[in-house]
Amino acid sequence: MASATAPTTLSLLPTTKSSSGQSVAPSPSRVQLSSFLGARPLRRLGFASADPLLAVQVASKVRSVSGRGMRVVSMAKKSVGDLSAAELKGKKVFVRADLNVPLDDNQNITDDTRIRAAIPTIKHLIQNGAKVILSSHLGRPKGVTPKYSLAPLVPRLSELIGIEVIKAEDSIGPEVEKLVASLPDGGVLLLENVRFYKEEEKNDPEHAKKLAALADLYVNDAFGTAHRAHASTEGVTKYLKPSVAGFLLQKELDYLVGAVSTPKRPFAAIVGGSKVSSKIGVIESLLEKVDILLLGGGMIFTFYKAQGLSVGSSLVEEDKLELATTLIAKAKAKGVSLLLPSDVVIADKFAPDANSQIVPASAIPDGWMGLDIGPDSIKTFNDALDTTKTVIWNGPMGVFEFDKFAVGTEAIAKKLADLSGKGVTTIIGGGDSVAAVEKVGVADVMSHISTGGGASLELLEGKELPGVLALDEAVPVAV
Ligand SMILES: Nc1ncnc2c1ncn2[C@@H]1O[C@H](COP(=O)(O)OP(=O)(O)OP(=O)(O)O)[C@@H](O)[C@H]1O
Ligand SMILES: O=C(O)[C@H](O)COP(=O)(O)O
Repeated sequence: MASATAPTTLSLLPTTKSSSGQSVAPSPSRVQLSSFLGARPLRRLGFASADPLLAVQVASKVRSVSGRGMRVVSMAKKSVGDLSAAELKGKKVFVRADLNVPLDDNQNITDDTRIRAAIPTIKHLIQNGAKVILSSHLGRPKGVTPKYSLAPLVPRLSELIGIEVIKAEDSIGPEVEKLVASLPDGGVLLLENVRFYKEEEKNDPEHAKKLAALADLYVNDAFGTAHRAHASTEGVTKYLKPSVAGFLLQKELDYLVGAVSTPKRPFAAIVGGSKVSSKIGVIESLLEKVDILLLGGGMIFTFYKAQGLSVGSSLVEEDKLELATTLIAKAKAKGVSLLLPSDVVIADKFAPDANSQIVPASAIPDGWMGLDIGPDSIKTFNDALDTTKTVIWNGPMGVFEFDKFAVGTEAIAKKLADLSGKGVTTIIGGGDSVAAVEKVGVADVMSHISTGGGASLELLEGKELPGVLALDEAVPVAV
């Protein structure tokens, strides 16, 4: 790649500085702190604080908040860890997991992350003598479709759990009932793809009743599907009590809600991906919480154009120019330091073998498109990230599927790995950024890698997830 003229710094909005020189933002108000969805005690995550209000359970529904110094009643979701051994021993437990893993043409699992993530809950249940009725969807089948059968998952599941998992050919009906009846304590029965019934996605109550009839209690560990109100994620909770959260679901909420709503500061968000339109909700929500916002990916060209720059043939959403201007103004008003890349890697076509060069963001020639952030931007972003204590990342910095344009995304992944090693909380918010982190081989060192794409986006947008809302509330904790 040929480097062009020296990059200029573009649109770096002022940062509020503390006396130590670090960027800071006003602490969120107590009511704000209490207004997010959530689950577990922050103490467990190292969020212990001298301020008891920061150490409360992040509430799924805070019912009573009226001001400084008062008692806050927290209503976290009940967890599988809250159930006693006696409540589990010999019980039939319907576990909804998200085992929607990618399979190749030969039905081999190409990424088993979601299976591995489901194991702690399953093991906990079998170690406590429960009978596990495990269910999931795979893909988006229209009716019974053999290529979406869960059968290819059985060997890996058995290997990871350490016992032979039995596989049912259906998710309801007499054959399943027979298998459930013969399931020993500590056994695992995997139901067939719940989406083979159209009633699943319709959240049909009669269908939910049939699923519920298989078991004594319900555990939802399917974070990746918690944004769907389906029979096995939401409907079933009306007929099975208790209905509690699994360990994975809890951990996702701990990080994507807990760590994001009461972060160690300075707190930065990195948002990339293709379009600003798909990230508006996330950006607006994060602007309420972060000190620093770094933007990359295809969406930056809409921001550039809104600022009067020429963007060549880069991806631009013409109908979002005004929105981009508004978001920049919002960041400024809130004292959030918004950083747009100062230089970009441009290509003469959208292809892995395109000719490329590095240019300042203000100098993209006609006929060329920006496909990655440039070296100067990487340095600026890295310097900003060096000041942080919590970072959340959603969306790649460029077209990382093409090696030539993966440099910016990989540099961010490496930077976050480095920061993680220094005690910074690093959260990867699902989707393509997770793929990028895995490609670089640094997934294991991050504080949290979300198993949910759509679900993590919705949480970050501040939305409530039906699969979480439907669960039993924990015993209120007064602090
Ligand atoms: N400059 C760019 N021009 C065009 N496309 C880009 C650019 N930068 C990144 N992309 C594309 O954006 C896509 C990812 O965007 P998306 O918004 O889907 O991210 P994500 O939120 O991480 O993923 P998911 O939607 O799976 O959760 C990638 O396929 C990448 O190639
Ligand atoms: O892969 C996912 O994001 C989840 O498994 C949810 O799948 P869905 O988008 O088909 O509901």
